[in-house]
Amino acid sequence: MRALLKGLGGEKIQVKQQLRLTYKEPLSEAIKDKRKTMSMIASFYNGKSILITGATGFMGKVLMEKLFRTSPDLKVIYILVRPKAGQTTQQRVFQILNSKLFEKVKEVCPNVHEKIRAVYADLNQNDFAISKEDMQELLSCTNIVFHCAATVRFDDHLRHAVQLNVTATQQLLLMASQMPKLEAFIHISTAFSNCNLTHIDEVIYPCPVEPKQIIDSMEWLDDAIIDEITPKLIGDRPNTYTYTKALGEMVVQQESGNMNIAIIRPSIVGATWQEPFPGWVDNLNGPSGLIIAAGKGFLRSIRATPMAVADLIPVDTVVNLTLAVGWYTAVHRPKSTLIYHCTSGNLNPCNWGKMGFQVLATFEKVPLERAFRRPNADFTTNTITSQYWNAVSHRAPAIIYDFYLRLTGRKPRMTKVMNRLLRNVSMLEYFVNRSWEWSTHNTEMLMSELSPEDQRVFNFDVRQLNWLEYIENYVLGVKKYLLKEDMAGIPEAKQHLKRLRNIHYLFNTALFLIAWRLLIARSQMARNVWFFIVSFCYKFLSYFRASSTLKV
Ligand SMILES: CCCCCCCCCCCCCCCCCCCCCC(=O)SCCNC(=O)CCNC(=O)[C@H](O)C(C)(C)COP(=O)(O)OP(=O)(O)OC[C@H]1O[C@@H](n2cnc3c(N)ncnc32)[C@H](O)[C@@H]1OP(=O)(O)O
Ligand SMILES: NC(=O)C1=CN([C@@H]2O[C@H](COP(=O)(O)OP(=O)(O)OC[C@H]3O[C@@H](n4cnc5c(N)ncnc54)[C@H](OP(=O)(O)O)[C@@H]3O)[C@@H](O)[C@H]2O)C=CC1
Repeated sequence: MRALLKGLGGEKIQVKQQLRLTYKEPLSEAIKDKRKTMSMIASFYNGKSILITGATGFMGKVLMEKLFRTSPDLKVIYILVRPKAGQTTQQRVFQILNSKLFEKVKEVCPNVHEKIRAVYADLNQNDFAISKEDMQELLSCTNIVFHCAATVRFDDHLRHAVQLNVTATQQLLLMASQMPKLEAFIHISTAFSNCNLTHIDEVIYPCPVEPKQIIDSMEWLDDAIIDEITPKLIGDRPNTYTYTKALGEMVVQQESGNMNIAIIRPSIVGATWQEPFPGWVDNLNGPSGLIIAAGKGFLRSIRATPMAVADLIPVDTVVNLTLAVGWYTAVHRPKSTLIYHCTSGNLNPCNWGKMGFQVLATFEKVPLERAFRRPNADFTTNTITSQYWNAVSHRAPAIIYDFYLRLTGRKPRMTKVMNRLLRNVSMLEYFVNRSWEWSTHNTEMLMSELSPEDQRVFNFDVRQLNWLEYIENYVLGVKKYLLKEDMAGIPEAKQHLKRLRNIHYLFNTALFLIAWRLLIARSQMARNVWFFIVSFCYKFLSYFRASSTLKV
């Protein structure tokens, strides 16, 4: 405990500059010619046994899909899966393989079911609760490990976030160190693991308290004490997620031993850009939840800086980089752990204002069904203005709607939904009011190492991304794949928005008249103004009637 508190005192730790030394074999002319026509990366994964954690997650699914599609001759993909929501591990895999995302895979790799091996595992438990036989097979066969599993919740309790993002990473590295055939271990971190800095290099920045001390202390500290020390531990990071991801990186560095390891740091991962088709997304994380909230008219204003960089990165871009890094790490064996930033801001920046505008423009053409109010996107940087809009634009309509529900004998629910939404939005505000700069030397170096064919098949060059097109596809993807809304319902959704507009005008007019009536009853000046307006209108109408009679 003393060591922990000493660490909190913030001894300045020197940031170790990572060496960017790489070992490269000279290439013969024949190999150079071959490189031009075939994908080295795709053929590298053929025949390999690959272990993926977090394969049931957003990124994990896209990673598996791409692997099967581009390297159908791979030997096997082991995935560590736990049963969830009443589904067994096998049922979960079956559901993934039968989803729209995997439609193309089934054409290219018809025996995909045989090549995927779901291993029962819970990363929260000792040895991941993997059976002896399964463990034996994983240790003896695995060639490549992709570690994607994590808790990505911002409000997770520190104990749980440490367990999954730090301890599980440590255990997986220990497992990997016992794999005789291991060629590369790829750890997925986040570009925001050091979001307390504004310029972030492709290096590991140590946290004041050693991960081992944190892991140990989580074993004996009770929840109340953990709650108390959490703000001190996370320091100027906004949540336990970013803090534990930073600790996870330190663990990777410390436990790397002789293994070939690389770390990928994606920024805000969004829907697919191109592959297997544009706009695929299946969870509410990052902007997806807010896009829905805006499209349904629940969220009409947000405390965000319109000019701040929206560092979004499509999930297929992250996956392409991850696979390229896997290949490069295994084949070229860099002498130190390389970190790759997978970000868009420095190469092809888009800002939140532009994003909000395009989201709204898309909802004009393709609205969501049964919206609560018409979509709108006001960005404000001022806390007071933001609170005003929260009261007027969010809470008041929810209260009125609940009143209407009560009147019609139904259970009120909108205020609860709105409070939850506003709480969630407040947790994301940190990320929409700042801009970061990430250096991308290693990522650019890797791009230059790829053959033209690999650059095409495993494209991670975000400079080619057209933001307006991407955001439009993202919004359409949210509607189709996340909300599962039918495009045939668009005319009805537009009709519904027209009705909402009329209700809005009617409501505002009624509100104005009531306010005016109250004012007239209380103020002489208001009465005088009212008398002046009425007499002016009367005179104008009389004049108009008289002049039209004269003309006739
Ligand atoms: C005017 C407006 C205009 C807008 C126009 C639009 C313009 C765009 C502007 C865009 C600005 C974008 C800002 C993005 C910033 C992202 C920065 C990320 C940076 C870091 C990147 C990373 O490296 S980090 C990885 C990403 N990490 C997250 O982004 C986690 C966040 N989030 C949570 O940390 C938890 O979400 C939090 C919040 C605790 C709540 O937690 P919570 O419990 O209150 O609410 P939940 O969302 O969990 O759940 C509520 C109900 O949704 C159900 N549900 C949950 N997930 C589901 C799923 N996948 N599919 C189906 N349903 C799901 C669930 O089952 C609940 O249903 P039920 O109530 O029935 O149980
Ligand atoms: N999404 C984003 O915006 C970003 C993500 N990242 C990183 O990318 C990686 C993948 O993220 P993403 O796919 O979005 O996250 P998801 O939440 O979609 O997926 C998380 C995965 O981890 C698995 N997992 C969680 N807990 C356990 C457990 N106890 N035992 C076994 N498996 C578990 C989940 O399994 P289950 O399905 O059973 O819950 C799921 O497969 C993470 O490391 C994340 O930090 C980095 C930057 C941004």
